[in-house]
Amino acid sequence: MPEIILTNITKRWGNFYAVDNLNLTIADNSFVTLLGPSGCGKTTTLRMIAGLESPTSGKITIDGETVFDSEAGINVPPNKRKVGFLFQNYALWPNMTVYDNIAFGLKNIKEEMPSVNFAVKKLDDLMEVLKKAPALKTIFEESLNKEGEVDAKKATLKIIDKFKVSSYTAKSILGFKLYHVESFEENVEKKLAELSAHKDAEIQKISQKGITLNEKYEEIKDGKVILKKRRLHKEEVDLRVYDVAKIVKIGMFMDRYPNELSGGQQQRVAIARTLAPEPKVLFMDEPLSNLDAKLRLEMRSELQRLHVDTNSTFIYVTHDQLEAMTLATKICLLDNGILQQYEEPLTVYEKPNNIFVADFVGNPAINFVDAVGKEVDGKFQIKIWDKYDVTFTPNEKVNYDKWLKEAEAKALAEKHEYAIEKINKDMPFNYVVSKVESTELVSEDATKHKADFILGIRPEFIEINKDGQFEGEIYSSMPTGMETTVKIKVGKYLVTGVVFGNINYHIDEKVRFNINTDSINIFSASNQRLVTTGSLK
Ligand SMILES: Nc1ncnc2c1ncn2[C@@H]1O[C@H](COP(=O)(O)OP(=O)(O)OP(=O)(O)O)[C@@H](O)[C@H]1O
Repeated sequence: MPEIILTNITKRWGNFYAVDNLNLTIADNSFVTLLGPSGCGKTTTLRMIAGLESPTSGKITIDGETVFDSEAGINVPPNKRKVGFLFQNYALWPNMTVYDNIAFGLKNIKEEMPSVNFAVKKLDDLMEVLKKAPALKTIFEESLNKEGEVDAKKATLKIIDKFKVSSYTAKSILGFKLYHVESFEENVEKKLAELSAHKDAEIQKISQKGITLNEKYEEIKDGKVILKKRRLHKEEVDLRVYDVAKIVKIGMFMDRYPNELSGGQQQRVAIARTLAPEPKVLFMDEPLSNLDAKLRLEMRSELQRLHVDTNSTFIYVTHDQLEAMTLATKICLLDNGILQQYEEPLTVYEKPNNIFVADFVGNPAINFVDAVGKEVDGKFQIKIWDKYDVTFTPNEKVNYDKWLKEAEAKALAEKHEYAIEKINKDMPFNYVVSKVESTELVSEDATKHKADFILGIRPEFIEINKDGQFEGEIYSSMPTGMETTVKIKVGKYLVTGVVFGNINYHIDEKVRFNINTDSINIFSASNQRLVTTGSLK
């Protein structure tokens, strides 16, 4: 199964760099989300891997095969990259039933495959079902309608499901009209004998041509499986259609047209259609954005299950950080065409590379607190909120001067010459320190900050406690049922906390609080990068 490697991928339109020197290895079987604000280059990245967009420079390999190389002049078209797509506008064909929508792509596949004897396979499938007569009888009994007759549609689905046969085989079984209860077993025996004779005749026919069959019904001549360039047989298409329909639970809707389905059901059909040709890599560009919140949540968990069930590699574009956090095995966070962090969701959350990442993931957003001071013997002696002198103790001892020099050297090494002068210059991310007087939280130019450091404190670490170290007043309190989001005013600053449970604080109520964690981030104000994590006392 495929690993995808992007090496120095750049996409530029004129002197605008949509994706800037991206290096990324997407492991086989992973679920990678491309995350970032609007216009950061997520879709462009996805389209380049899929082959829908050509990079300006760089190299892409999928499963060891180079599919794009600007220097070697290689550019494999999308239909040869064995990838599937699921886009935001998943337009189903309105004039086709659900079944035909899913089957459509499969019917178009034409490649060299083993020649399979479907006549014998079908006879064997039929006999396999009939040999399990009691189970079949139960299905008939369960499918009786009010008039006491077998509901053909219901029974067909149950037969497909129970015996893993195609709808053609299931319909043939129904066509045998075996279900007169008093003579059921007798009918089955008679039919079995008939089918067995039929099979013998078929085998006889092919053996005259020197052909035998293996256990997959592939035709063998002179000791070799016969290979033919052919389309998929309707039996193969059918089995696959029902297989994927089962995964997304739409087996009951096969005969309906898209306009007879709800939005969520349509979306599931679109997913089934994408999955049907068994793509090694599945690309999804905001596929859930058309759904309501509840369905979105439901489909998210379906997608997660699909990922495990199908063993494919999923690459998923979203600007919804929660979606990215919950689904991904790894998040690729981009800003302004530049990779900010590529790590597991929890690492991105707990150890954000820089303040942009810290701000982008997490809801409510992380609190940024300006801190003035210096590092003394591995600890940071700082003043926060203009009044508290505190000590930030890193989890691992840090020499800040050394760290700064190394960070500078690294930045210098990463800096590269541009082929064409770049218009989208890398602006420092403007972080917001929440303050009371600004009704609108305006961002301040980071370069003007007097702070030496910026602390990043997640709202869940604010612990309201009468013996707390810090003092403030409740600015706002918003209970949501499961948790309460509070804003606490500390001097002119605002701190957001999330408290578990349904607690309603009074506005202007005086409270004390602690920051009880060793997961506080300390960023350097000069380069906005994460120095380390630690605790505050
Ligand atoms: N054909 C084009 N010509 C010029 N610029 C383009 C072209 N296509 C995309 N861009 C620009 O490249 C940047 C990246 O676009 P892209 O679609 O990858 O962003 P995105 O991260 O997917 O955004 P969104 O979340 O809004 O869909 C954007 O600034 C966009 O305007």
